Amino acid sequence: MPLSLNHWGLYTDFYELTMAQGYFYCEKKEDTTTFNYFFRTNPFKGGFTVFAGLQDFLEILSEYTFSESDIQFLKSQGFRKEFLKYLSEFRFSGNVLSAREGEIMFPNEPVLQVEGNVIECQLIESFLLNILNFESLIATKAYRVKMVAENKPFTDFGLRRAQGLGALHASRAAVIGGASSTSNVLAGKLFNIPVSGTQAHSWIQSFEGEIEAFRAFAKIHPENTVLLVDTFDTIHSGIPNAILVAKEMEKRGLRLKAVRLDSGDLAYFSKKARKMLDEAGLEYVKIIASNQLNEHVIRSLLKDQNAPIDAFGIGTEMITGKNDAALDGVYKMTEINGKPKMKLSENIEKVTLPGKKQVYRCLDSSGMFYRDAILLTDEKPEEVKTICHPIYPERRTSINHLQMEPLLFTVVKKGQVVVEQKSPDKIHDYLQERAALLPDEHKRFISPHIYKVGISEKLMEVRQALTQSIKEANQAR
Ligand SMILES: Nc1ncnc2c1ncn2[C@@H]1O[C@H](COP(=O)(O)OP(=O)(O)OP(=O)(O)O)[C@@H](O)[C@H]1O
Ligand SMILES: O=P(O)(O)OC[C@H]1O[C@H](OP(=O)(O)OP(=O)(O)O)[C@H](O)[C@@H]1O
Ligand SMILES: O=C(O)c1cccnc1
Repeated sequence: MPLSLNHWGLYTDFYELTMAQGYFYCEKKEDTTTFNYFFRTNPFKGGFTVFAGLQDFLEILSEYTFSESDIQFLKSQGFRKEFLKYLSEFRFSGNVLSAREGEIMFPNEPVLQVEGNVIECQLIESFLLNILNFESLIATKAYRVKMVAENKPFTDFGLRRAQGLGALHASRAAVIGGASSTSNVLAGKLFNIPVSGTQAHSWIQSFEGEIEAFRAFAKIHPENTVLLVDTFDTIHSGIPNAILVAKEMEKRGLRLKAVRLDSGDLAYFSKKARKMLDEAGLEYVKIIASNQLNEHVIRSLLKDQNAPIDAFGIGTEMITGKNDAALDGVYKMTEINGKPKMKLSENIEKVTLPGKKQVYRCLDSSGMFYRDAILLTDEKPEEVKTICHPIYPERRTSINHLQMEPLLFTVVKKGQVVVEQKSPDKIHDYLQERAALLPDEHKRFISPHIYKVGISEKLMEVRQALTQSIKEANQAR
């Protein structure tokens, strides 16, 4: 974990603690409850979201305890003695069901379900949202790049532009989404991801001339020489000097690996560079491009402009999830002491789904993702013939005879994590497998087709009955 904290108890919002203290003194601390994590909108106006961050969430959950100094801090904030004693012995002891990390998910379906006593379920809300919303946002962004990069590798260059220490989790999420490596060395060590890098303009500037800078780099890093060719004049100096150094390397039995373009029209310069390198017999030298890249520019470069670029370095736009500052994931109570609970809203789209639930992915006859169905946990999927639109119940769709796979699995049982850790590149492999089953119409960038997520009739009935009883119970008296 990035910060060397052994106790993560204070990594929460103050109101979680004031509510926890309230539950404690209202004799509610033994109440059992269920919460669901879900998001309402796919980021980047896209048609899907990549779920990421589970492993980091589980790691913090395991260390979600309060040190003596945490307790002292809370004492200074006015928390009471018996409650502080409770916190000093606190450890999450509930269950968590979750979609697999790297799964393709859609708005309004439970991605994760937490079951436990009301205090523990409440306290973990803030960091759960913090980790899952952020990593899912960045993994989704990175996967959008992956979809257009045509199997060309791309490296995360984002540390310098990321939102502070968030860079660490963002680099991990970028690799889950498809980045082949990161320039962020600490992220590489912490999360077991490949690190790589080239050189900055300062290296070139620090020498008398560009050729001396190139020669010196090639001498010190002969196995991994990438030369940044745009410091002075790409066509008249950078590429010719790189060719000279490549020829000198050949005489020593070595090979220049690549040149990097970091400014100007990347299609124009990559074509020119390719031609010059090829004419010099250096077909093997690759071209790397960087400079404010994103999925749209990369698609245009490769698809519309046939730019002969072999690899990309991507910083700002990927690591910050530009143009979306956050994924809008929320965490809502759905049951307490076996009774379904929900939140009403003026905005019908924000009315939540009560009860303990399971999400099933329904596959079409060719095994592609077709619909997702949200059922109450005690329903048998093979007995559910139709699902309805969560807001407009009259809109129904048949799921009869479709193959259905559950998406939520137990990842924490009675406080113990029961799933194995996986490296981010293995999680990416799973994402690739799943994304291959998502029809293309949901993957396009412009007006993607909306993937249908429906709820069972029984869940709809529970929700309608509950809506009625909440309205009656809360009428002004
Ligand atoms: N062929 C291209 N097609 C589409 N977008 C491109 C192409 N080439 C470069 N870009 C993008 O255009 C922008 C160019 O940025 P800008 O106008 O600041 O030029 P620059 O080369 O970075 O200038 P500077 O000399 O200050 O570094 C970048 O976001 C880059 O990714
Ligand atoms: O453009 P981004 O997608 O955010 O990628 C990161 C940028 O950071 C570096 O430039 P910077 O000017 O910071 O340093 P330099 O001197 O190495 O070019 C690098 O050359 C990229 O252009
Ligand atoms: O290795 C690189 O070329 C690099 C790393 C970080 C940012 N820009 C470039």
